[in-house]
Formats: sequence, C-alpha cells, structure tokens
Amino acid sequence: MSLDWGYTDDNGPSTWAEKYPLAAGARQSPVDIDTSKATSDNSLVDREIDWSYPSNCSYRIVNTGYGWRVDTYGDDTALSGGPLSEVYKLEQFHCHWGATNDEGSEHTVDGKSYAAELHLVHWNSEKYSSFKEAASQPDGLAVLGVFMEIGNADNAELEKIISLIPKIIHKGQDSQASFDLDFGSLLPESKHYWTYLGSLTTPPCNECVIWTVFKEPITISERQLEVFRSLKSVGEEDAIEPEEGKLVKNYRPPLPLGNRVLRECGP
Ligand SMILES: Cc1ccc(O)c(S)c1
Ligand SMILES: [Zn+2]
Repeated sequence: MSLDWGYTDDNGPSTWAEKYPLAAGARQSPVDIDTSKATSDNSLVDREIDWSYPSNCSYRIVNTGYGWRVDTYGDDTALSGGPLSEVYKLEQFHCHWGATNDEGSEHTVDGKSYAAELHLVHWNSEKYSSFKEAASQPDGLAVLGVFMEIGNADNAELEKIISLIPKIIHKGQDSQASFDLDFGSLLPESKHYWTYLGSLTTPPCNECVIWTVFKEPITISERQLEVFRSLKSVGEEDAIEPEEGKLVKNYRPPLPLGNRVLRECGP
C-alpha cells in the first residue's frame, strides 16, 4: 500500500499541499535561517529557556513509516522560558536525516544543511487539555530543533536509541524503550538559539509550533546515521526487494520565512 505522503518523487514535500492544504500556508516550517535577518530580543535573555526531563521518561520507540519516534511520559517533564509564555510538556522526540551527510537537516543556516536534525516535541499543557487539542492551536506546540553533524565518535546517548532500531525496521513495528537517557547529552552545551513561529514539518503541517533551533550542533557518527537510513517506510508484509522502501531521507526542504520575525538569543 502506497503511503499517503512521504519523501519520494511521487509523494514528497512538493506534493503534500494537494492532500494537506495547510502545507501551502504562510507560517510553514522548516525555514532557512538567514542570520542577517535575526533580531536580538532582551526578553529572551531575561527569561532563559529551561527544561527538565527525567532520564526514565521514554517508554516506546516506533517506526512511523517516516522515521523513528520515541514516545515519552510528559508528566514530570517541563520546557519553559525563552519564547514560551507557558510550561510545555515533552510528548515525543524524533529525527530527520538525508541520504548523504551534506543534507538531512530541515532548518538550514545561511543555506547550510547539517547531516540530521533532532526534534523534541512539547505541548502547552497549561492552556490545553491534550496534545491533540494543542496541535490545533497557534501556541500549542514547542519544538526544540538540534542540528546533528558528523563526528568521529559514536554519541553514547543516541546509541541507546540506535540499538533499538533493528527491532523496528519496518513501518508499524515498535519496541519498549525504557532506557535511562541523559537528555543533556542530546542538547548542546550552549543555550544560544533562533526562534520563530512555524509549523509541523510533516503533514498535516499544522501551523501550531513555536520553534527554538539551537545554534550549536551535537555530533553523531557516520555509522549511527547509517542505522537511521536502514529503517523502511513499508511494512514487513509490503517489502518486495531488500532495498525497497529504505528511509534514506525524511527531511522537508525550507519554506519562505515571509514576513515572520526571526529572533535570536545569544551571538
Ligand atoms: C508533532 C510532529 C510530528 C512530526 C514532526 O516531524 C514534527 S516536527 C512534529
Ligand atoms: Zn520533526
């Protein structure tokens, strides 16, 4: 069964608006971060962005057909400050990558792509009663974007996720993910970032996200990235050829920033 949307020539980002009209909106993500357009804002400095994630909040990893996603218990998590007016809870995290290391991130910086981009997805639990309700609101979600560049060594915390990928090679497969994860190692040391109002980067592309994209990347090894690329977008019963349906890329190219404000915190 063919996917409703995906990242092939037939169902990729240029076709999404045919079935998901929001994808053609004026507040879409990702964007190219034109650093010359970023404006400093002291309010971002006055209320430092802050997060708290218990190391045992992950419980499941699933192959969505578009990548891997780790689901989390949000009750004891919190993201606040910076561009956020309320406290947001962590719902899930996932990653976007490319077929080669010179592409893969969704946001770009002055036209430069990174090899991958980690997204930590949170919802506004102060104002809304569920993730689903929040995802229909302009301030419903807060996503932290973390660039990933190729490094020589494996990322030890990412390895805990990567070690489970062989259990979820096919779309729809899932596995318990009760690892002890140091989220601090999945986020950069520097809290410098860009922020703007945008959307989900996958259909239905709801314009509900307050984006925070960190300036400093974390590292991932080539081997680890190859494991991401071994995931398949088709179910076990669908695969015909061994190479068919490999998820070698799952990133959306940048959309116009338009008249949106791009703010930055830190040099
Ligand atoms: C909620 C959600 C789902 C998928 C995504 O890529 C993003 S960025 C957010
Ligand atoms: Zn994403």
